[in-house]
Amino acid sequence: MSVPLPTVVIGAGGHGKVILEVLLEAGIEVIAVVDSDTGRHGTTLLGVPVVGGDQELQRWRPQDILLANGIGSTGQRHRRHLFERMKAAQYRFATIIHPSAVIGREAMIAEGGQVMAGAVLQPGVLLGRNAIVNTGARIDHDCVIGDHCHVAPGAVLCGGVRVDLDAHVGAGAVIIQNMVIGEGALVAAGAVVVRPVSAGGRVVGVPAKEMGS
Ligand SMILES: CC(=O)SCCNC(=O)CCNC(=O)[C@H](O)C(C)(C)COP(=O)(O)OP(=O)(O)OC[C@H]1O[C@@H](n2cnc3c(N)ncnc32)[C@H](O)[C@@H]1OP(=O)(O)O
Repeated sequence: MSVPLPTVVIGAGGHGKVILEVLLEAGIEVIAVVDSDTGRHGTTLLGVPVVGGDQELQRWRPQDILLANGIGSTGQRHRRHLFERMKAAQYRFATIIHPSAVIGREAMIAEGGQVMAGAVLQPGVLLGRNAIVNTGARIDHDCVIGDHCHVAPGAVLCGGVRVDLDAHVGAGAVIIQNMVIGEGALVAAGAVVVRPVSAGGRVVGVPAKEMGS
């Protein structure tokens, strides 16, 4: 993990809490949490103050802090929109890796990539900007995971899988080697993918089939 600056977490919900846990576990200085829910303002999250909404980020110049995206996703775009809005305002995002994660040689994690506790990225894996590899997910050699994708807890990607922009791989899903999961596609929790999934597709079951088919 390379987080040389004080960090502010955006989002005080479930994903924000897990991201904060990773940062604290890695010994990173987290100075504040912001959240649009006014009911959370003035509270704390794992001991860190929730200081207000996004507008509170104006307290810090973009060059003085890093952001951590605490918005989760299961196919919605809020998380991506937040990332793009803050990048347009010149902020930078921390790349976040839990100390228990295993990162193989020549694996690369782009800005804002998040790798949770117990996850494994084998050699040659590329993880895109603002993408999540969630708790205990296993990504085998040479997989390429696009920007803003979410590989949910416990999913298994065999070697050489490509997951395109904005796609979601559900909790506990298994994707066999060399499959392509198209842009914006959704693989349901527990699905076993043995055929490529087209862009925007939603597949479910064992073996995975298009929902409603
Ligand atoms: C830390 C975290 O929590 S990260 C979050 C990780 N979570 C995930 O990855 C969840 C991914 N989401 C899913 O798997 C969802 O169930 C979805 C997106 C596939 C479907 O959600 P919805 O569109 O709301 O569908 P809905 O719940 O109405 O179900 C529609 C039908 O599909 C079935 N179905 C839904 N999900 C699944 C699934 N994962 N496997 C098998 N069948 C399913 C339902 O039983 C239902 O069947 P029925 O019509 O015969 O009653």
